[in-house]
Order: sequence, then C-alpha cells, then structure tokens
Amino acid sequence: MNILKFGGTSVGSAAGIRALISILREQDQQPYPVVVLSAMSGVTNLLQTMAEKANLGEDYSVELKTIEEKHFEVIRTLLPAAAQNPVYTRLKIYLNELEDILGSVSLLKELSAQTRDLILSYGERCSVLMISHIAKLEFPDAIGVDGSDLIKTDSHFGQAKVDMPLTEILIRDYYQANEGKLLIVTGFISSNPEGRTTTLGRGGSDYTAAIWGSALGASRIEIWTDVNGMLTADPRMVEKAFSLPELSYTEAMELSYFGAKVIYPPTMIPAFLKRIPIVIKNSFEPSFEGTYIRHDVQSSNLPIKGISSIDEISVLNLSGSGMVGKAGFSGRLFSLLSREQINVILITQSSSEHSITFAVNPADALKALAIISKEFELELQAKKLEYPQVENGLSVLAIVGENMKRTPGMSGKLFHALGRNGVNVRAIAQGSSEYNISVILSKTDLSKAVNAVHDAFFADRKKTLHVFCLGTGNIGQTLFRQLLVQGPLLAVNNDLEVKVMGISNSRMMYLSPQGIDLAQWPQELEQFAEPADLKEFVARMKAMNLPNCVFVDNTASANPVNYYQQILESSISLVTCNKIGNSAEYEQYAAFKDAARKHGVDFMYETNVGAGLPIIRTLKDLMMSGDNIFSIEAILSGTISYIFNNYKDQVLFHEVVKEAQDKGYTEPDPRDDLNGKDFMRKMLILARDAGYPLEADDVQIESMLPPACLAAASVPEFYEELEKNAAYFEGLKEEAAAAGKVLRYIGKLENGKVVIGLQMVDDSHPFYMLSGSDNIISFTTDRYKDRPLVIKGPGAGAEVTAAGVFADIINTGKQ
Ligand SMILES: NC(=O)c1ccc[n+]([C@@H]2O[C@H](COP(=O)([O-])OP(=O)(O)OC[C@H]3O[C@@H](n4cnc5c(N)ncnc54)[C@H](O)[C@@H]3O)[C@@H](O)[C@H]2O)c1
Ligand SMILES: N[C@@H](CCO)C(=O)O
Ligand code: NA
Repeated sequence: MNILKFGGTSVGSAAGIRALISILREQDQQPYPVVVLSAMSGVTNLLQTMAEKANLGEDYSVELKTIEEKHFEVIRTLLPAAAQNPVYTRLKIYLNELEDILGSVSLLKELSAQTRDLILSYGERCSVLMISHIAKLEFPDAIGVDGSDLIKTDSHFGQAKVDMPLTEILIRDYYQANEGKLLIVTGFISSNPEGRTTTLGRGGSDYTAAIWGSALGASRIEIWTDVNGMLTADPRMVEKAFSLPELSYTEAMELSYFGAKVIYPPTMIPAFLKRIPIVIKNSFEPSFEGTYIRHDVQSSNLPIKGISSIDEISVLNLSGSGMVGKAGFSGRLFSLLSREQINVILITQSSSEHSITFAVNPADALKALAIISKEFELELQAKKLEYPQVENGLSVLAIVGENMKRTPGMSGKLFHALGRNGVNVRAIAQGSSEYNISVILSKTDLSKAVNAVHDAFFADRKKTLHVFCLGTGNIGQTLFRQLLVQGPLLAVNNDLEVKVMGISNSRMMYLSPQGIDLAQWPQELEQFAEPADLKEFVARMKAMNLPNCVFVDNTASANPVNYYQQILESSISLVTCNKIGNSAEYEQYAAFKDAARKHGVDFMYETNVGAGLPIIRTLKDLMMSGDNIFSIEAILSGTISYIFNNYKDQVLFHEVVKEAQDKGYTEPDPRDDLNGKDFMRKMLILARDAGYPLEADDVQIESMLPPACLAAASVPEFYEELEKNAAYFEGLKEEAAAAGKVLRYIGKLENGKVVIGLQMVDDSHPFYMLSGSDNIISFTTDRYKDRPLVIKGPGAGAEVTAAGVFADIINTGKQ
C-alpha cells in the first residue's frame, strides 16, 4: 500500500485536482493508497493573515471571500450541478465556524497559539472536504477524513510533538475499521490529549504522510508536488539544475536542510526509521520518474549530489582569550542559544580556539546578540571576550553528497570555482560526516557562486561562458557569425555554451539577462538598444554578477582600455584583439597582467600579434618552460605583407593599399599600418612578453613612406599622397626587382632592442617566400638555436582574427 501526499499547488486549481484524480486512476485500487492533502495553495497564508488582522481588530472579510471563492470555483468546474449543493453547504458550515472563531479573536483582541492552530486547520479541512467529493465521482469508496483526531500530540501549539505509539495505534485501528475505502486525509493537523487542534509545523503534510506510512507499513510514500523531484540546485537560480534520480536519506536531509523547498527533512524521520522509500513526483508531469529517496542507493557517478543554499543569514562572531582552553565555553554558548530557541545554522571555530563564528536566521540575530552579551557580561567586562559582532547580508552555500567522502579534491574544486569567480569566502564548515561542505559568502555573490560551483561539479553537463562584446565592426560581426555557426557543435562536442549577454558599439548598447540571439543580433540591437555608454555597460555587466564571465574588446579604441583594470579586478576574464591596451605604458601592461593573476582570471590577447596565428601562446610556452629568447625576427603587418606580395606588374601602389583595406586586413585607419605604428605595437607587445620592459619610444621605426604620406591629415588625403608618390614606390619596386629581391618590412628584437625597417631580401632569406597577408615570425632561442622556430600564415583578415578571439574566449577558465 502506498501513501500519496499532494501539496498545495497540486490541489490549488481545478487543473491540479484533475491531474490528481488521474494519478489516482493509475494506482493499485486494492488496496487503495491513502491520500494526504495540503490546503489549496495560498489558503494557509490567507488564514494566517486573517488571524493577524482579527487580532488587530481589522477587517478580514476580503480574505474570507477569497478562500470561499477559491473553493467554490473548483466545485463549479469539477462537480456536476446536482452534486454541487451539498458540498457548498458543508463548506459554508466550515467557513461560518471559521468566521465565528475570527470574530471572537477580533472581539477579545487576543490570538493564542492554540486559536491560531485552530484557524489554520480549516485550510486542510476544506480541501479534503471538497476533493473527497470530487473523487467520489470516480471512486465511490472515497471518504474524506479529518485526520486531526488520529495524530495525537503534546500541547506545543504551532509545532506539536507527536505521540507516535498512540498515533500508530489510532491510525491502524481507523484503517482497519474502514477497510476497502479510499481514505482522503487532512495533512498538517493533529490534536492534543484534550482533543484541541494542534499543527505539525513546517512541512506538516509531508510529516502526516510519513506518520501514516510508518503506522501502516506502507511500501512507499509519494510526495506529489509541482517540480520534477529534487534538483541539483534551486532552478530559479541555476538554469542548468537537473533532477536527481536517487538520493540517500542523509543526502536528502543535507540537501533540503538548507532551504530546498521540496521536502522538509524532519518530516522524513518516521519513514527513515522504517526504511520506507520516498518518491518525489511532479503532479503536472506524472510520467517523469522523479526522485527516489531510500536507504540502499545505487552507487552514483556524480561527484556531489547537489548544491543547496540559504539566501539570507546573519553571522555572529565571538572571539577573545577568554575561550581558549575553556572546556565548557562552547557548550555554554550553544545551550544558551538552544534554550532561547535560536536555531544555529552553522558553526566554525578557528583552531587557535580564539574565535567561534556561527550563523543564525536574520530574525534571531539581535536576540542572540542580546542574550550572549548578558550571559557573558563578566567576561566582556574583563575584556576576556570581545563584544560580539553581527554581520548581515550573508548567504550559505553547501555542496552535498556521500561520494565526497571517497573522492579527494572536492573542496579544492569548490574553492577553485569560487576563487576564479571572485567570490570571497567568509567562513567554512564541513560536517564531520563529510556529506557536506558549507561556505558563507556575501548574499550578492550567491547566484554567481551557485552557478559557478554547479558548472564546476557538473562540468560533464554544460558549461556556460557569459560574454560581453564591444565592437560590431569587421571583427565583431565575424565573431558573432562564427559563434552562431559553431554553437551547436560546441554544445555537443565540448559541453560548452558561449552566451553573448551584452553588445555595444560606439553608438548603441544592449544587455540582455536572457542572452542575445546571435541569429538576429542586429535586429535585437536595433529594437532594444540604448545609446552607448561604456561606463554604464561595464557597471551593468558587473552588476549581473555572472559566473564564467568574459569581456571582449573588438574595437580599435583607447576608451575600453580605461576599464580593463576594474574588469579584471572584478574577476572577469578579458579577451582583446585591440592592441592599444598592451602597447601603451609598460606600467599599465604589467598592471593588467598582475590584476588577472591576482584575481584568478585570464587576460588573453593572442590576436594582438599575427591575428589568429599562435604566436603569443608559443612565446609564453617558451618563456614558461625556461627557454632563453636570443632574437625574434618577424613580419607582422599583414597589410604591408599583402601590399608587397601584390604590388606587381601594372598595378599602382595606392591601389594595392585600397585592396588590402577592402579585404579587411588594415586597421580601421590604414595609416596605422603603413606608418609602422601597428607593427610597432606588435613588436612592443612581443618584447614585453619576452621580458623586456620597453616603451613605445624604445622601438626604432624606419618608415617605408615618404614624409608627405606620413603627414597626411586624413585617410582620403593619405590615399592622394600615396598616388602622388607613385614614382617613389615604383622606384623601390624596380630596385628590388633589378637585384632579384623582394621588399619586406621586417621587425627584429635582439638584446632588448627593437628595430623595424624596410629590407630587400633574396631567395636565400627565409622571409622571401610569402603570399597574401602572410605573417612570419622566427624565434631563435637556446633550444631553437641552429634552426629557429618559425610560425607562418595569414596574419590579418576578419576570419582568422575572429577565430583567434573565439579561441581565446573558449580558453578562458581552462587553468
Ligand atoms: N583586421 C584584422 O585583421 C585584425 C587583426 C588583429 C586585430 N585586429 C584588431 O581588431 C580591432 C577591430 O578591428 P575592426 O576591423 O573590426 O574595426 P571596425 O572599425 O570595423 O570596428 C570597430 C568597432 O568598434 C566599435 N567601437 C569603437 N569605439 C567604441 C567604444 N568606445 N565602445 C564600444 N564600441 C566601440 C565601433 O562602433 C565598431 O563597431 C582593432 O583593434 C584591430 O587592431 C584586427
Ligand atoms: N592591420 C593589421 C591586422 C592584424 O593585426 C595588419 O595588417 O597586420
Ligand atoms: Na596571434
């Protein structure tokens, strides 16, 4: 025989009750299950409000009417007209009783705990009355049972303690006397030895189900609710939370101890003692397996079972020499708190025994402070203890699972995930059972922390990178297209999702908490964008406080660079193809690297040099593995490379420059390429990465342009000057051709000095054979001495550059 308990949402509407009836239809009919019901959702709260209002002498007729209407509407919908009247009449009797009780409260302005319990009991009484009549249509054996007489308790109104032996006898007798009936029983309510109504406190209807299950030796207890069982985390906070097929009792207790709303742990104890499995099922998706909670769980490959959290706690800290080596000190503290009914959520003590930190409900914090100050008055006066401090605005996050005991590295993983995302951990506690590691953190970090930890432990599921992008030009657009095309494959092959949460260009910006659909980002931007405001963009990105967050700079502007430092300091990784940041003052370059290291995030700029070619990471690997760089020789301007590779035959110099620009090789301003500035930036960045603290002025640039071209005040003027100087360029070309050579603009780093200049090289030179926008770089090092390490390939263009940015994005968070 099974016990089926339906919660408030499952009986809260005609649709829910229809679902309930069809769930009953699927059950064994002999013996019938025992059905335990909560009040319709919202009704208990209404009753509570009415009690408070009556106590203040205020009007509560609106709430009364609402309760009546909620029930009447279901009756109208689910019962045929002929069957409606008797149920209305019975309900009306209950509601009149309720009104009388409230009237007395209002008259006396006195609301005792006993009266409150009586008032609250009408929620379950009404739902059972109504639903048992509806069930009768299909199950003529159905009877509504006011179960308060069968569960006997002490007189602790509000949270009564059950007399289990007596209760079990009463339930068994009742069940036997009603053999063959489908019992539909009130949850939550009980009675004391004098027969006064008591209630079972939080989670009371689950408790009723467990008590009935225990009394009747049920084969299982089904808890029907409105979610798919117990999840790995609160789904309102973690989109990727998933249902757990199975949990042990202990895991379920630990997981739900911290506010999991599905069941309330103490209610499971009667089932736990008799080893009755509990199944959490969804009334609105009955075919879903749900979660089994039982003794003999199969071994699971999940490292942890879930992450639970408490949104808001207060922390008290007690410290001082007075507690060192004092055997009874913590005993005195915690028995004091327990005597005053203050629930201690978590405790940590420093090993020096110098301080104890514990967490309580915010509502209890001031009371705890007051009673501690009183209890330890002497120690405080003698300065053996510091005055206790209360800290608010904190949350608890806990990872839970029996497997933790057997798997090393679990806490490392937890703290790594928190650290990487800039979450400051205020205190740590681990249950000695090793089923639970709890940390206290700032409430503002909770959602980010839970998501980051979820991603870290369930990485074989899907990890999401939250990306904020500046620049929708050549590179920005190409990146969005590549992300869109590659997205589904990343999800399938790499369990990775790159979600663009914000986009800005110099005119407008748009941030979306749901993420931006890359198939129609221009339309979304057009429709929802606001005027661009970089400061605001960065502030909102930070306020969203998302885990695995990446800021991407695809502009050629100096403005975004002003925000790099604070972005990295907010534990947000940064990817940039914009060279301005790394090629400004050395001090700033060093500060970015420092900030990234200190805050455990990545600062990636592979595309600063040679676009997508793996130059920066190669140099980094050489340096990290202890190689010595003797010299770096390179062609790093894709634009100039393209020009010399295509400046042939009849074509004019300025025409090739235009071609390079049209192909997307040049900087937004092509003068930056031809005057050597772009090349200078790249050499400077390489030199810095190779360990030389150089400034831009230290780079010696030999111009390849005549002075008039260098002086051009605008891009059109620049083209005009190039055209006017056609003869100069022709001369260069012919001189090279006459010597059997080609023109190459080459940079060299040697002995900490950087020189960039125009050279003519013959076919014996390794840089002779190039085509398109090829870059080439050769590293001569201790280990690559006789034959240098050479990287060559297209070093400019939207596709290869965006691809390099893409790779940097997905490589963030890898270490
Ligand atoms: N083209 C290449 O092959 C290549 C290779 C490597 C690196 N890069 C770098 O890529 C970057 C972008 O080049 P592009 O060709 O896409 O430029 P682009 O001119 O096509 O686009 C630049 C974008 O940045 C936006 N922008 C400018 N200032 C802004 C601000 N303050 N806030 C927000 N957005 C702003 C503009 O509105 C525009 O959308 C440059 O830094 C360039 O050096 C380019
Ligand atoms: N404008 C740059 C793009 C690559 O950084 C070039 O021509 O090399
Ligand atoms: Na590169």
